Amino acid sequence: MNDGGAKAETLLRIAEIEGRGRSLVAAQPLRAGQVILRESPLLLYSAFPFLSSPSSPYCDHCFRQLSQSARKCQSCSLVSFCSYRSCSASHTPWLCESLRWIHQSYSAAFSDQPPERQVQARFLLASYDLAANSPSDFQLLLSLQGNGDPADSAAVNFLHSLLSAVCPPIPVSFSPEITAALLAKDKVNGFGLMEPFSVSNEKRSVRAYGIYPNTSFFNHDCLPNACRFDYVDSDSDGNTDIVIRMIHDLPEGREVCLSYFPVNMNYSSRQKRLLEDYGFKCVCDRCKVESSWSEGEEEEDENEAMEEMEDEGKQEEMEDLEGGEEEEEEEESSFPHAYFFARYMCEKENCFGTLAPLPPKTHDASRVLECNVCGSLKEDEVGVKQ
Ligand SMILES: C[S@@+](CC[C@H](N)C(=O)[O-])C[C@H]1O[C@@H](n2cnc3c(N)ncnc32)[C@H](O)[C@@H]1O
Repeated sequence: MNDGGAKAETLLRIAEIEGRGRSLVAAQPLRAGQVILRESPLLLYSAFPFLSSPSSPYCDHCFRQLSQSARKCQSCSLVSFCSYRSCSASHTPWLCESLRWIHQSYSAAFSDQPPERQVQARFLLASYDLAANSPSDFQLLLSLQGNGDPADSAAVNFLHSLLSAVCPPIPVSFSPEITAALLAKDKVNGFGLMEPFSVSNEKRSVRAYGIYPNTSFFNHDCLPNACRFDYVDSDSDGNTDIVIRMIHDLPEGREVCLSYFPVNMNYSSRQKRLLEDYGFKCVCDRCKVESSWSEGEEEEDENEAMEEMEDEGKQEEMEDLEGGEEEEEEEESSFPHAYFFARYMCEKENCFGTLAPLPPKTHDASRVLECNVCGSLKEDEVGVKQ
């Protein structure tokens, strides 16, 4: 992936912003389509419950689809790996032994727990395995945002007593508080690597979750200026890396934000999700406008505004998005962010992805936009109209 030769450290700096915590800010003007960060996971674990059937169709290391020649671990029987790559090397004896113990002696304990509990157990095992193999990376994981939530105490108690009973011993000082803190880090910082997109599959599931510590410093905005891409099914190395690309130009000093979920979600769903999963109330420009809308109005205004914007291609809206007209007084508008939807939302049925230009090869931004969900490419017609 072309990143224009610039390193993330020169493009972004960490700033403490009141009410938002650590934030990533443009350390120089950033350009539409520019790759501002590429990162490998600190840890990665399957999103599939390990005791249910059918088992995960993905390799438990690289998370590409398994072929018929895939191999299940003969010892724990709970993970499978590509046979033609060296993926099984990541399956450490400690992890294997712990999974084998759970499989043989504790399967019944999960029967009255939600399937999600098994996925949380996978995360905790992967975290403790990290602690044993790379203590500094484990400390990095513990330094991420997220504190234990009393609402999760049932999960914490169950998982802590299960893992305490698992043999061999946990390779790190181990307490219910650490278990609670780890689960909270995962909730706030975990990125999902999704199953491949298909038009018929509106509810695409997650195939794996990963912790990417640098990417975790991006705060949320309901109208993001950057978005993440991943290429899990690619054949090249680093297929589980996350790539962050700018959606549009951004001046130096402005905060770079991602959306933590698909941009098409309505105001009340976004607020609920942000409060429950991330512990904050969003007061971004889009939320300020939409907070006064009634529920029916949300859908109607959105569609109408999108059509209007597609017809007119308003230049000022873009300048506002990119911070070009900072001093100008905001116009009264029912949907000031319609430009974003017209230009950067994928139109493919059931996709709901966000579009960003391909990395620029020359001084000018690419006219080709790529969708971060379905991967389709489209000519930037709205931009061309200006
Ligand atoms: C993935 S972390 C982002 C980095 C985080 N600010 C830090 O200090 O490490 C997500 C957390 O950042 C904070 N956050 C993210 N976006 C925010 C926003 N728009 N407004 C307020 N807080 C936000 C919330 O505490 C959220 O749980």
